[in-house]
Amino acid sequence: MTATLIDGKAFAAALRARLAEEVAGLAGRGLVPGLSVVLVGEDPASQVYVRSKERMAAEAGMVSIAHRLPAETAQDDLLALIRTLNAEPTVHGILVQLPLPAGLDAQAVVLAIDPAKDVDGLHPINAGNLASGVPALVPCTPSGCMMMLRDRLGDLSGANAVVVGRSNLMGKPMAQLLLAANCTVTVAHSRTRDLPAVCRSADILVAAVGRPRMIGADWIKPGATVIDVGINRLPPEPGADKGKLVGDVDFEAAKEVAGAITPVPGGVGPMTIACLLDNTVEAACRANGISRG
Ligand SMILES: NC(=O)C1=CN([C@@H]2O[C@H](COP(=O)(O)OP(=O)(O)OC[C@H]3O[C@@H](n4cnc5c(N)ncnc54)[C@H](OP(=O)(O)O)[C@@H]3O)[C@@H](O)[C@H]2O)C=CC1
Ligand SMILES: Nc1nc(=O)c2c([nH]1)NC[C@@H]1CN(c3ccc(C(=O)N[C@@H](CCC(=O)O)C(=O)O)cc3)C=[N+]21
Ligand SMILES: [Mg+2]
Repeated sequence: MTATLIDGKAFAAALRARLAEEVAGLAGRGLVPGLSVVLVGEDPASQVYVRSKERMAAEAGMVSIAHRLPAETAQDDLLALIRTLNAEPTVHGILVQLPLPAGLDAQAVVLAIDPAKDVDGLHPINAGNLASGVPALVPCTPSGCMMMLRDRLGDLSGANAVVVGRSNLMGKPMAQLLLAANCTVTVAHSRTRDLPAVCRSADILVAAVGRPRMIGADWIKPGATVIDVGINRLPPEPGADKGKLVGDVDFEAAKEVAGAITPVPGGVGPMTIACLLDNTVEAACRANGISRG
C-alpha cells in the first residue's frame, strides 16, 4: 500500500491566497493587519522561519516587522519591547520565537504578551480558553494539523488519536483540538511505556517529538493518517554544507503502511506560517470589532 501524500505546501498556499483577499478587503476599510516577530539570538534555523514569516506576511498584504535582538539581551529589555508592542495599535500580533537563549525566562516573556495579541496562543489565558472550549487564539501548528486532518477525514468523531509529545506549543494544544473534535485522545511522551504499541492503536498519529525518523513503519496501524510535525536537520553528507531536513517519522518506510501522511519539508511547516497569518488577521479583526465571514 502507498499512502496519499497530504500536500501542506499547496494547502498553505491556498489558505494564504484566501487571506490575501480578506486582507485586501480590510485594507479598503483602513485596517492593515500587523505582525511583530521577536527573534533573540542568531539561531540559523530560527532565522529561516522568521524570514519566511516576513515574506509570506508581506505577500498577503500584511505588515510584518521583525525585531532582531542580540543573544545577550537582558530580560528587562525584552520585557520592555513586549510592553511597547502591546501598546502599539498598528501591531495586532506578537510572536516571540522560541526557544530563547539561555538566561532569558520564556514563561515571563509569554505572560507579558497581551493575550489579545498572542498569535502563538501560548499565554495561559489562551491556553485556558482553548481547554475550556471558549474562543481563543489557538497555536498555529496544531491549527494547521487540524485543517489537514479535517480536509482528509471530514468528521473525526470517535477516532483514536495519539499525539506523541506534550509541549505547550504543540502536543498539549493538539490534544485539546482533537478532543474538541470528539477523538479519543492519548498523549504520549518520553516516559510512555511501549510507545510503538501505543502508536499502533492510532487511527490518527501526530508526531511532535524532535527525534529524526523515530517512528518506523511497524509503529503505524495500516491505513492510519500520519501527521509529522518534526523538523530535524540531519548532519551534512561529506562535501555538503547543509544536512537533509527530516521529520519524526521514517517517511519512506511509513508511506507503505499509512493511509495518508504529511511530508517534511512541505507538510506541517508551511501550514504553521499560514495559520500564523490567519491568527494575525483574527486578532486585527477582534481589536477593531470586525466579525469575519
Ligand atoms: N512544523 C512546524 O511548524 C513545527 C515543528 N516543530 C518541531 O516539532 C518537534 C517538537 O517540537 P516541540 O513540541 O516544540 O518540542 P519539545 O522539545 O518542546 O517537546 C518534545 C516532546 O517530545 C517528547 N519526547 C522526547 N523524546 C521522546 C521519546 N524518545 N519518546 C517519546 N516522546 C519523546 C518529550 O517528552 P517529555 O515531555 O517527557 O520530555 C516532549 O513532550 C521538533 O522537531 C520541532 O522542531 C515545532 C513547532 C512547529
Ligand atoms: N514562538 C514560536 N512559535 C512557533 O511557531 C515556532 C517557534 N517559536 N520556534 C520554532 C518552531 C518551528 N516552527 C516552524 C515553522 C515553519 C516551518 C517551515 O516552514 N518549514 C518548512 C521548511 C523550512 C526549511 O527549509 O528549513 C517545511 O517544513 O516545509 C518550520 C518550523 C515554528 N516554531
Ligand atoms: Mg519546544
